Amino acid sequence: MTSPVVVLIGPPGAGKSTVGALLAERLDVGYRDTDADIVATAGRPIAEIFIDEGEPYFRELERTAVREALEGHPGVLSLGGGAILDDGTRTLLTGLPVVFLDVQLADAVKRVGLDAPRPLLAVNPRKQWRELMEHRRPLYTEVARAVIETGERTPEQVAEAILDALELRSAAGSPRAAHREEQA
Ligand SMILES: Nc1ncnc2c1ncn2[C@@H]1O[C@H](COP(=O)(O)OP(=O)(O)OP(=O)(O)O)[C@@H](O)[C@H]1O
Ligand SMILES: O=C(O)C1=C[C@@H](O)[C@@H](O)[C@H](O)C1
Ligand SMILES: [Mg+2]
Repeated sequence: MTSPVVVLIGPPGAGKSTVGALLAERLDVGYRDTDADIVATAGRPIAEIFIDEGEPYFRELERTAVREALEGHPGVLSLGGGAILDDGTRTLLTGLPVVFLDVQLADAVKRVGLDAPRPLLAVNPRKQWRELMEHRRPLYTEVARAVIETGERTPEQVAEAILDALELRSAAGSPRAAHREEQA
């Protein structure tokens, strides 16, 4: 049983998927996303689960998905934007290499437009995003081993900053070599 080499958290638009895929490539490991796991297991879109069963039920499914991914995925793992709201999920993250990708509202709007079908941002997305982040920022920070501000960085630069913050480089500067040494 090997837990992920990096766990990415952060709000929608922080770059979890983009940076996660880049990092996985740099480290020569797999990439996984618990939102995708939930959709695959439930066989329905997340928005539908939110509407039909409500957020508390979704957070339970998410806790299970996070537990399973932490137990069975040695690569890079991204969590859903609100996963850290659940006490049990936060407990599961204790001691792991969790990285909070931080982003300010203006950049999040530029990146995702905030017009995608996001259940928690359905009405007045800018105001909701701001309020949501006021509530969540302390929780993201609480579980994070490293916080990376993404606003002024390209996805490649964010990936590099993560490798540095988690010391995933060998003396030769190769993240793959450092990761292999750690696994040995
Ligand atoms: N550092 C960055 N600079 C500029 N654009 C970025 C950066 N990171 C991601 N993006 C762009 O922002 C958009 C959203 O990124 P991405 O889907 O990776 O975010 P996410 O955190 O996975 O969001 P979600 O919670 O919706 O899954 C994409 O179009 C991506 O190319
Ligand atoms: O920020 C959130 O609460 C969410 C983010 C997405 O990743 C999904 O997990 C879902 O839409 C909820
Ligand atoms: Mg994503």
